[in-house]
Amino acid sequence: MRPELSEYTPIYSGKVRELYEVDEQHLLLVASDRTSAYDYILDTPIPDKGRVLTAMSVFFFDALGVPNHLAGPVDDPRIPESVLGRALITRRLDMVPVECVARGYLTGSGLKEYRANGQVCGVPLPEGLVDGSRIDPPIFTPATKAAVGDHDENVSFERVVEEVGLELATRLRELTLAVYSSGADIARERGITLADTKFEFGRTPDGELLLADEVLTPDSSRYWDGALYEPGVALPSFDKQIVRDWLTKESGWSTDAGTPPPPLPADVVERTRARYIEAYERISGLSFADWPGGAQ
Ligand SMILES: CCOC(=O)Cn1cc(-c2ncnc(N)c2C#N)cn1
Repeated sequence: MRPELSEYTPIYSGKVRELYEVDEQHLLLVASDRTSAYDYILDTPIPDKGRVLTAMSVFFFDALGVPNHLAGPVDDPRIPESVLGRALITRRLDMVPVECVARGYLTGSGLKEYRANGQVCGVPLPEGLVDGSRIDPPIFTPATKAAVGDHDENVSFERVVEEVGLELATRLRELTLAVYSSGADIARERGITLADTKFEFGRTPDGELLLADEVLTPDSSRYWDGALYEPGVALPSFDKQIVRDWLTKESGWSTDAGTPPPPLPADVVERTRARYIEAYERISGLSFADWPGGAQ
């Protein structure tokens, strides 16, 4: 008999995920079906998004072979039925207060910084780069966690050293770049370009550094269709472009409306759900139909 979710104490609620205390040493990390666009949490959930992104995290945790915070399988008996398939039991860690970002392509806030001063987080880049240019080798572009609703602030490596010391900052950079490159190689072989990603790390009571949070999901990374990639072309998001295009080109809403986006039509929801499943099945080579939970 599985416990009820109400038996666990909520300790953190993010835009699309929650964290609960299971016991002194363990947490329950729950991924919802909520999705965001243009910094709004949309009213319309995407069915199975939480389960697909959990499946992606588990695939990458297994494939990368890096010490991590997972403390049980996706069907661990401590996981309530109501969140089965979209929740994981993790070790409770002392989280490192740094958003560890790796970028293999120049876009988003990195592109904005580059256009202003030719570098990203203090890392100088060659002249003449454009939106979508490859950054090879990838760079470590850390950020400090923003308050809920704000954007993270890009910071330099030196700032991370001030925050956590040189040894840990160096280890974070090494691990972030190595894990991103491994994950990006796996995805690239299967036609998905992981342009960038954000990792979080935490330490165990005896000081071991573990990969935590979610890894290499479309919520923590930019997913592009590898077949469409060409530098200088605004690259559509593999998973979010359907929603973005409907909102800005068909719904009558606009990003400067100052009002929340309207509910999504069923076909936009279903096509977005299918994109998440397609990304998972292409990268993992597994069938999402075999993943636990979902409509019983
Ligand atoms: C709702 C998702 O959580 C976050 O976004 C950031 N966050 C992570 C923790 C955390 N804290 C202790 N141990 C862990 N294993 C974790 C993890 N993962 C807290 N906030």
